[in-house]
Amino acid sequence: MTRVHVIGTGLVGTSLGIALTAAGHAVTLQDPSPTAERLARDLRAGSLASTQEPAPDVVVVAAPPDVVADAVLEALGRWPAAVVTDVASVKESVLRAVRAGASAPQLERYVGSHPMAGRERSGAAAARGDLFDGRAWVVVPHETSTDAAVRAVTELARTVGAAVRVMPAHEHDEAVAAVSHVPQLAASVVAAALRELPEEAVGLAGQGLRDVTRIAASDPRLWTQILAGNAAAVADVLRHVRGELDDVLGALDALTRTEEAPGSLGVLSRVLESGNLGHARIPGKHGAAPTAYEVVSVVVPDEPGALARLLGDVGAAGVNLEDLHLEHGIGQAVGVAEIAVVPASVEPLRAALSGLGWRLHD
Ligand SMILES: NC(=O)c1ccc[n+]([C@@H]2O[C@H](COP(=O)([O-])OP(=O)(O)OC[C@H]3O[C@@H](n4cnc5c(N)ncnc54)[C@H](O)[C@@H]3O)[C@@H](O)[C@H]2O)c1
Ligand SMILES: O=C(O)C(=O)C[C@]1(C(=O)O)C=C[C@@H](O)C=C1
Repeated sequence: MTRVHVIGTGLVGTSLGIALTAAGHAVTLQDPSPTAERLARDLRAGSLASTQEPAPDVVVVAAPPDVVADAVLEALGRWPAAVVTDVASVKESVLRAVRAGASAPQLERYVGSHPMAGRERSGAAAARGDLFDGRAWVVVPHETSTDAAVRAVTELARTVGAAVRVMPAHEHDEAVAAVSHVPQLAASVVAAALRELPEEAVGLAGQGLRDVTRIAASDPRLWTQILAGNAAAVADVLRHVRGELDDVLGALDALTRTEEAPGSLGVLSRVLESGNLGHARIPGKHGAAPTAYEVVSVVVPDEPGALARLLGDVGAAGVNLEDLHLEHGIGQAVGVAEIAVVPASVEPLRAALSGLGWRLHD
C-alpha cells in the first residue's frame, strides 16, 4: 500500500483519488476549496488530510497550471522523503519554475507527469474512477531526478490502468501542442462560429459537429493557462494549420470567381486526404494500432424503451457493440443510433436488424 497525498481535488485529482483508493492505496486530499475537498471525500477519493497522518510516499499536485510549481515546491519542503509529481498539461514551464525554486536534493524527488485523459468538464463532480484506464500517461524525468522517483510515478500511473510513456519536457510540450492544445483551439473556433447562427440552422446539427466540438465546452480559465504555458509550440502547429487554411481559402475564392479554377479541386482534395492520413495514425487504447470500426445507422422511434429494445436485438444477434452515438434532432420524432462494430459484423447485424423490422440507413 502506498500513501498518496493529492493536492487539488478537481476533475483529475478526484478521479485519481477514486482510482487509487479502489486499488487499495491510502489517499489523503487537500484543496483550498473546502467544498471541493469534501466532495472528493464523499466520492470516495480518500480522506481529508490531518496533521496526525504519517507522511505520504507520493504527493500528486493536480492544481491549475499557474499554481502547480508553487504547490510542488511547498510539498517538496513539507515532506522531505516524499516523491512529488504534478499532472499539469504543460511540463517545461513547470519544470523551469520548480528548478528555480528547489534545492538540489529536493529537485531529485520531483518528476513531472501528465495523464492524457480528461474531460471537457471541471471539478470533482465530473470525476470518474476509470478516467485513466487504457490512456497514455507521460512521465517526465529531468537530469537529476532519481530512478526511484521515476519508478514511483510510473507505478502510480500503471496502478490506475494507464500506459506510461517517458519523455523529456520539451518533447512532451511539442507533442501535446499538436495532439491536444491545437485540437482544443480548433474545436473552440469552430464552435464560436455557431454563436450568431439562426436557431433553425443550429437545429440541423448532426454527429459531425458534435464530434468536432465536444471539447469546446472545456473550462476557458484552465485552457488559457495551458495555451499560455505552451505558447511557442502551440504557435508553431497553428502556423502550419493556418497555411493549410490559407490554401483552402485560396481554392474556394478561385472557385467562387469561376467554376473553372485550375488546381483548386486538387488543393481541396489534398487537404482532405492529408486529414485521412493523419486521422489513421491516431492510436487505439494502450497505444494499440487504430481499430477501424464501421457504423450501422438505425432509425429509433422516440418512444419509451425503443433504444433498450434495439440494444437487446444487437446483443441477441451476437454482435459486440464497440461504440454508440445517438443523434437526435430537436423536435424530431425519431433519432438515429449509430452503432460501431468490427467490419465483419456489419452484414450479419444489418440482416438481423432488418429481419426484426428496424429501419436502417445506407
Ligand atoms: N481537465 C483535463 O482534461 C486535464 C487532463 C489532464 C491533466 N490536466 C491538468 O490537471 C490539473 C487539474 O485540472 P482539472 O481539470 O482537474 O481542474 P479542476 O478545475 O477540475 O480542478 C482544479 C482544482 O485545483 C484546486 N486549486 C486551485 N488553486 C489551488 C492551489 N493553489 N493549490 C491547490 N489546489 C488548488 C481547485 O480548487 C480545484 O479543485 C491542471 O494542471 C490540468 O492542466 C487536466
Ligand atoms: O478528452 C478530453 O475531454 C480532454 O480534453 C482530454 C485532454 C486531451 O486533449 O486529450 C485534454 C487536456 C489534458 O491535458 C489531457 C487530456
